[in-house]
This record gives sequence, structure tokens and C-alpha cells, in this order.
Amino acid sequence: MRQIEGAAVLTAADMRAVEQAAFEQGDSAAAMMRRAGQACAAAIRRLSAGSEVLVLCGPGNNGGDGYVIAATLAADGHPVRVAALGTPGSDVAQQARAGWVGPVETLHDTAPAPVLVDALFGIGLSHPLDPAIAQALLVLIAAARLTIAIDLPSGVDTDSGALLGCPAPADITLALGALKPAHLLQPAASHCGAVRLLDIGVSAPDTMQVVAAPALPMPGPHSHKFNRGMVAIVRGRMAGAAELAAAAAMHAGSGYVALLGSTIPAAPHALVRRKLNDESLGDPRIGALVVGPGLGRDDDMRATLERALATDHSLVVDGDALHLVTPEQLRARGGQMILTPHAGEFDALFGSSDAGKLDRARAAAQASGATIVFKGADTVVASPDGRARLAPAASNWLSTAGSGDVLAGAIAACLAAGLDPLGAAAAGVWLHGEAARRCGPAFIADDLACALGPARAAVAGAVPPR
Ligand SMILES: NC(=O)C1=CN([C@@H]2O[C@H](COP(=O)(O)OP(=O)(O)OC[C@H]3O[C@@H](n4cnc5c(N)ncnc54)[C@H](O)[C@@H]3O)[C@@H](O)[C@H]2O)[C@@H](O)CC1
Ligand SMILES: Nc1ncnc2c1ncn2[C@@H]1O[C@H](COP(=O)(O)OP(=O)(O)O)[C@@H](O)[C@H]1O
Ligand SMILES: [K+]
Repeated sequence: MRQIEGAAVLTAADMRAVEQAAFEQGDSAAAMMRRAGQACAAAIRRLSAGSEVLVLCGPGNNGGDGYVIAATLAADGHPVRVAALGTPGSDVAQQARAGWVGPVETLHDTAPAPVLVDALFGIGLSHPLDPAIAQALLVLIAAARLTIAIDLPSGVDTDSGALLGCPAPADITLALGALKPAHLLQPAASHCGAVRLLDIGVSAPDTMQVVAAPALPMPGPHSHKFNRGMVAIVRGRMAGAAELAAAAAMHAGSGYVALLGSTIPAAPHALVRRKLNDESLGDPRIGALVVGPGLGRDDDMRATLERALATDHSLVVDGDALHLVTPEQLRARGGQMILTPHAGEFDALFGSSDAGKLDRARAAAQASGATIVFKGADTVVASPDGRARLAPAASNWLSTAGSGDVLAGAIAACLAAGLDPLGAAAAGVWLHGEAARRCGPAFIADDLACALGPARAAVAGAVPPR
């Protein structure tokens, strides 16, 4: 059982392809289900600390896992009962059912137990849960001290994280072989409780991963302020937003941060304030240029954005700037670009849609040629090359004004430090989440920017000095 940071994330189709590849290498579905069920049983035995376990088994292979779990627990002398919904459909699930020699109650007639194992539906749930099933499940959950979901809580859509009917909230979800998008995307993610990954002996591709603590360059004797990575930020109509992004870039480790558009001295004095003109915008030492936080959307600011786009700097495009560009314009510009939209900005730039957040982020990356950081209580980072990173749940206290400006600055610092756009975006998201965790409750964006330093210290040493 392991933590999820850095783990592979697979859609339902990816998971089936990985299983299929394993079968072609000589593995069998029965052996895989046995490994999955036994790994779950070992975790459940530890978590239940001797209390009786009730395993709810569905009609598919998730239910098959459930029968293996029950048989394994019983063989270890652990008190366990089984209640089923329907009869197993696949050969492998029927085989697993045959391995359970105890009685099988029905979902509607069974009595509660202190530990409930939800093995009703996993990645195969295709339509909303029947309300009568959902109701029976919720009654058993309410009576249990601990609910453990196998692979996914029953009642969520694997790929989009949407709810299918009234899902069964779990305290712990044991993800099998790899994470699925629903473990990380809202609203499903908040029904998973703590997610832990179990190895079931399959090797998953790393195209999609959970955002993990980044490896960031450390300063050494060769370092000076410019080769640490210089960040420039365009100041717009709401100056505070650009100031927050600048503070974030400084605390995230940039050696030199310039605010373009004001020369009036103010704290922090480490921030270099320059006029916005061709010379300052064209400074070849700039490693990342941030445009958009508090920019404004009037014609003057549109012209300022055009000037920023006309440079050949790596860009972080945020906030108002996302209302002033089109995906086609960005694609035509090319170069390294990271866009950081929240849901409203995303809809404005790419259009609204009922598709899932992961699919939308990936399509947007394709359309714009930029790396997309689709923000919210869940955050998806998608690269135009198809790779993606999904953030683990972050502090809900991030729902405070200016926290997105801080993220833009943190990402810019990582980009200027030499990370590729996907790596920089994921590193910025991780630092932002870690800073929020360190801030505790009711912080403001200024606190968050300052906490990026200690968050950065948590990964210090990840990379030896150059
Ligand atoms: N190769 C294997 O045997 C492995 C299977 N695994 C398990 O298998 C699961 C996937 O198994 P399946 O593909 O069989 O899918 P599920 O067990 O998630 O559910 C599919 C079954 O439920 C039915 N169904 C779908 N929606 C329903 C609804 N709303 N109401 C009633 N019935 C509904 C389907 O017709 C099908 O019979 C994974 O989540 C995982 O738990 C893992 O152990 C990995 C290895
Ligand atoms: N409920 C939440 N839980 C976790 N993170 C959140 C939540 N709400 C917002 N965030 C994060 O906080 C930041 C908010 O950014 P944004 O909406 O652009 O704010 P602002 O424009 O005020 O700077 C994003 O990084 C987003 O992912
Ligand atoms: K389940």
C-alpha cells in the first residue's frame, strides 16, 4: 500500500489495455484478480484491526475482487460476511465466487458491520446506480465505522470524475494497479476518502501521473542572480495581482524578478521595478514572462498583451489575458507557453462543454499548442504532447483571492529555472499546494507567496548543485 504522489493515472481504456498487454505476456485474469484481492485483503485486515468485515460484491470483476478478499480474510480467521448484488458475469469473477464457501446474503437483506468493503462497481460502471441500490448502500455505510472502496467508490465515472447516481462515499479507497482520473477529479475525488495504491503486478505507462514533489535546481558556487532564472511580470490595471505573482516568483526561488510597468519604489525592495518598453520586454535574460494577472481587458491592455506575445520569451498566460487571446493565435505564436485558466477563463478561451476536465484540458493543449493548467479544487496539467499531471487534493483554503496569481508566479520561477513547461507547471502546482498546506487555515495570498520558500525547502537537495 503506497502513497499516490508520482503514481501513474490510467483511464478505464488505458487500464484495460495494460491488463490486456499483461495477458499477452502470459499473465492470466485469474492470477491478476487473485493478486488484487489478496493485496486488498492484507490492507483491509490491518485497517479493520479485528472488527467484522462485510464485503459487498457486484456483478463484474470488482465483485470478483470482493470474493477473493472475503475468501482470503476467512482463510486468515478474520470475521467476514459477503452480500452480493446479482451473480458474477465473467468467467474470472465466477471462479472467484466459487472460491468463497460461506453464505452469500443479498445487498438488501444483509445486516451492517463495523467495516464495510465496497466491491460493487469499479471502472466498469456504465450508467447511474439504481436508487434502491444506492439507498441500501448508504444505509450500510452510515452504520459502518469504516468504509473501504475497492478500486473506486461505487457510483463514480472513472474518466470524468462525474457522479453516476448517488455514490457511496468511502473513508479509504484502494486503487488497483494505478490511479484512475476519478481519484483526483471532483466531484468523485471527495467521495474517495484517503486514496492508497496497491501493486497488482501490472506495469503502467507514465503518460499521466499524479503531481509529485519536483526535482528543482539548487544554487551552487556558480550561481548568480540571472542564471537562477529571471522572471518578468507585466503589471496591469490591478497592480496587486502582478505584485503577488512577483512575490511568488521570488519566494519560489527565482534569482531576479522584474515588475514591468511601474517605477515607483515600494516593498518588497528586492523586486526590480522597470518601465514597460521594448527594452525591458526584450531583455534577453528573461527566462519566463508572466502576463495576465490583474491585466484588465481594455484596448491598451490588449495592445500590451500583443507586445508580450510578440516577444520570444517563454510565457505564463493567466487571468485577463486568457480573455484576450484565441487558441489559434497562441498556436500560431508557438514557443513555450503555459496557460493557467480557472473554469471561467477556460470556458471563455476554449468554449464550454460537458466533457470531463481531463479530456477538456488535453484538447485545449492540442488546440493552443500550450501547456494547460486547468485550475480548481482539482487541477489538471496537460501538455500538447499528450502527457498530463493531475494534482492530489489541495487545501480548500486556496479558494481565496490572489491564490491564482501566486500560482502563476511560482510556475514562472520553475520555468525560468530551466524546467520544461510540463515539469514547471507541475512543480508550480506542487509548491503551491505544499505552501497552502503549511499555511493552515484562513491564509491570504500574501502568506501563501511567503510560504513558497519553506515549501521549496522541502524539496531542497532533490537535485545536486550544478
Ligand atoms: N483482470 C482482472 O480481473 C482485474 C480486475 N480488476 C477489477 O475489475 C474491475 C472492473 O471490472 P468490470 O469491467 O467487470 O467492471 P465492474 O465490476 O466495475 O462493473 C461492471 C459490471 O456491472 C454492470 N453494470 C454497470 N453499470 C451498472 C449499473 N449502474 N447497475 C447495475 N449493473 C451495472 C455491468 O454490466 C458489468 O456486469 C476493476 O475496477 C477492478 O476492481 C482489477 O482487480 C484488476 C485486475
Ligand atoms: N476549493 C479549492 N480547493 C483547492 N484549491 C482551490 C480551491 N479553489 C481554488 N483553488 C486553487 O486556488 C487557485 C485559485 O486561482 P484563481 O481562481 O485564478 O484565483 P485568483 O484569480 O483570485 O488568483 C488555483 O490554483 C486553484 O486550483
Ligand atoms: K467499488
